[in-house]
Amino acid sequence: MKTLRTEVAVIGAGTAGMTGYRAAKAGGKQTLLIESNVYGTTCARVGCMPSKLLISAADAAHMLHVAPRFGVSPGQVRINGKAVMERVRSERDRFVGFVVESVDGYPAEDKLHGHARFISPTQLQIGDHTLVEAERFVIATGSTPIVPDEWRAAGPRVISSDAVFDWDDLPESVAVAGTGVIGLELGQALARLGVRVTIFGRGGSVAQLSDPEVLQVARRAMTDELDVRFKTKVVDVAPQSNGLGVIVTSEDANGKQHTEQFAYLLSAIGRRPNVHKLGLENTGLQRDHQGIPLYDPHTMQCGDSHIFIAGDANNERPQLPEAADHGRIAGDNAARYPDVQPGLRRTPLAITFTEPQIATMGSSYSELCVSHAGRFAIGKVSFENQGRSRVMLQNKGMLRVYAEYATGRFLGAEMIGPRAENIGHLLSWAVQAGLTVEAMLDMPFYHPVVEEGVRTALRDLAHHLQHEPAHDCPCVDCTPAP
Ligand SMILES: Cc1cc2nc3c(=O)[nH]c(=O)nc-3n(C[C@H](O)[C@H](O)[C@H](O)COP(=O)(O)OP(=O)(O)OC[C@H]3O[C@@H](n4cnc5c(N)ncnc54)[C@H](O)[C@@H]3O)c2cc1C
Ligand SMILES: NC(=O)c1ccc[n+]([C@@H]2O[C@H](COP(=O)([O-])OP(=O)(O)OC[C@H]3O[C@@H](n4cnc5c(N)ncnc54)[C@H](O)[C@@H]3O)[C@@H](O)[C@H]2O)c1
Repeated sequence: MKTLRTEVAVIGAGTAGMTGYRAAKAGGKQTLLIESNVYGTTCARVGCMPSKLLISAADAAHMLHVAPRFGVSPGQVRINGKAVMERVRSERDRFVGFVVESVDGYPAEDKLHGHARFISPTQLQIGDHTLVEAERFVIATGSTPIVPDEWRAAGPRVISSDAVFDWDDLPESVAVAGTGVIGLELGQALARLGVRVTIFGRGGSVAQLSDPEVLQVARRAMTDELDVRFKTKVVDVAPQSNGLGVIVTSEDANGKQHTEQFAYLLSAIGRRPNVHKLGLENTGLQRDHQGIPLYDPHTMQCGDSHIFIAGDANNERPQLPEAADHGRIAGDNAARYPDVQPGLRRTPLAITFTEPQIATMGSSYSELCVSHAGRFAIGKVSFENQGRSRVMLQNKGMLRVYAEYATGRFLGAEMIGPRAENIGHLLSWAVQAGLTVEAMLDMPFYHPVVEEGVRTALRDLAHHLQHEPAHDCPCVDCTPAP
C-alpha cells in the first residue's frame, strides 16, 4: 500500500468538498481532495440542476394547460417524453461538464480516487491502495437517498431521485413516497408532463413548512391539482410479474388498504448523511444519535479537533448554498487550525420549486414556538384576492410573517404562493439586516406587484404588534406529525 502525506485531506469532491479544497489551498496548505465516485457533484448530476430542468419542461406544459383561461388556445398539446428527457440530460451534462472542467484544473497530485475511511485520528485508508496521513481533515461526504430495504427488495422499479434523470423517456406512471421537497417537486413536474402520479404522505407535512395555517393552504393547493394522499402509508411493495412495474399497497388513516400498479415507485422519504462507512469510530470524535460528529456550526470544527465537517454530511441545512458556505468555512479553518475562527453564516432560506412555490426564511414558526413562545406576533396575507397574483391566474397561497413583540424586529416567514423564490430572498435579507417591521413598511412597493401582498402581511403584522396580545403557540413542537 502506498503512503501519502498532506497537510489537509478533504473527503468528498461535491460542492462542500470543492469549496473546502479551494479554501484550504488559499490558506496556503498542501491539500488532497479524495473522491470515491465520479466528479460532477450531486447538485449538478442528480440534484438542483436536472430537477429544475424537469420542472421547467413541466412549467411549459402547464402554461399551455392554463392558456385557454386567458382566451389563448394553443391547439392540441403533445408532450414528447423522449425530447423532454433528452433536454434534461443534455443540459445536465453541460452543467456537470463545467464542474468536471474545474476539477480538471486542479493539479493531479492534489486528487485521489477511492473510498476514504479513518483508521486513526490522523490516517485514512483509501480503498485498498493508499494510506493518507494528514494533519487536518474536512469531511464533505454528502448524503444518500433513503430507500427502505423492504422496498428495494421489489427490484429495479423501486428508485430514488438519482435514477429519474437518466430516463430516456417519461414513464406511464409513478408512485411517489414522501411529501417532502423532492417528492413534491418531482411528483408535480411528472404529473404536469402527463405521467400518472400518486403521491403518498404518511403524515400531513408539505415540504419544509411548519406553520399550521400555511400548511393547511399548501395541502389544499397540492390536493387541488395532484393525487396526493396524506395520512396514507406505503405498506407493501412487490414487483409486477412482467418486471415492468411495481404493485404498491397503501393504507389510509382508517386502516383501509388499496393496491395499485405503477411503472415505478420513487422513494423520496429523505436523505441520510454519509457518515456511516467512514470509520468515525476510529477518530475519537463524539457523535450524535445519527452518527454525525458533534460540531460547531460557526466554525464547522468537530469538538476541538483537527477534523471539520461540511455540507449534507452534517445534515444542518442540506442545500447547495449552505454546502458552499460550510465548505468555505471548514477549508479555511482547516488551514488556520488551531487558530479557528467563526465564518459567515447567513439567514436560513429554503425554497421548494413546486407551483405555487414554497419558501421559508429566517426563523420558522416551529422554531419561534420554542425560542419566542408568547413573544412573537403574526401577520398574514392570502394570495387569493391579491391583485397581481389574480391577474396572472396565480392567486393561490398564503404568507405568514413573524416579528418580535418587544422590539418589532422582523424574525421570519413561511409561505406558499406566487414568486416565493423572490419574496424569500427579499424577506430573508430583511431578517439578516435586522430590520423592524416599521422600517420594512417604509421601503418602496411598486404597483401592481406580488410584493404588495407582502406589504399587506406586514401591515397586518404591525397592527398585531401594536394592538393584539402576543401570539400564543398552540403547541410546543409544531412540526406536523411525520
Ligand atoms: C433531487 C434533488 C434536488 C435538489 N435541489 C436543490 C435545489 O434546488 N437547491 C438547493 O439548494 N439544493 C438542492 N438539493 C440539495 C443539494 O443538491 C445538496 O445539498 C448539495 O449538493 C450537497 O453538497 P455536498 O457537497 O454536501 O454533497 P455532494 O455533492 O453529494 O458531495 C459529496 C461527495 O462525497 C463523495 N464521498 C462520499 N463518501 C466518500 C468517502 N468515504 N470517500 C470519498 N468520497 C466520498 C461522494 O461520492 C460525493 O461526490 C437537491 C438535492 C436533490 C437530491
Ligand atoms: N429546492 C430545494 O432546495 C431542494 C430540492 C430537493 C431536495 N432538497 C434537499 O434534499 C433533502 C432531502 O429531500 P427529501 O424530499 O428526500 O426529504 P424531506 O426531508 O424534505 O422529506 C421527506 C418526506 O418523507 C416523509 N417520510 C419519512 N420517512 C418516511 C417513511 N418511512 N415512509 C413514508 N414517508 C416518510 C417525511 O415525513 C417527509 O414528508 C431536503 O431536506 C432538501 O434540503 C432541496
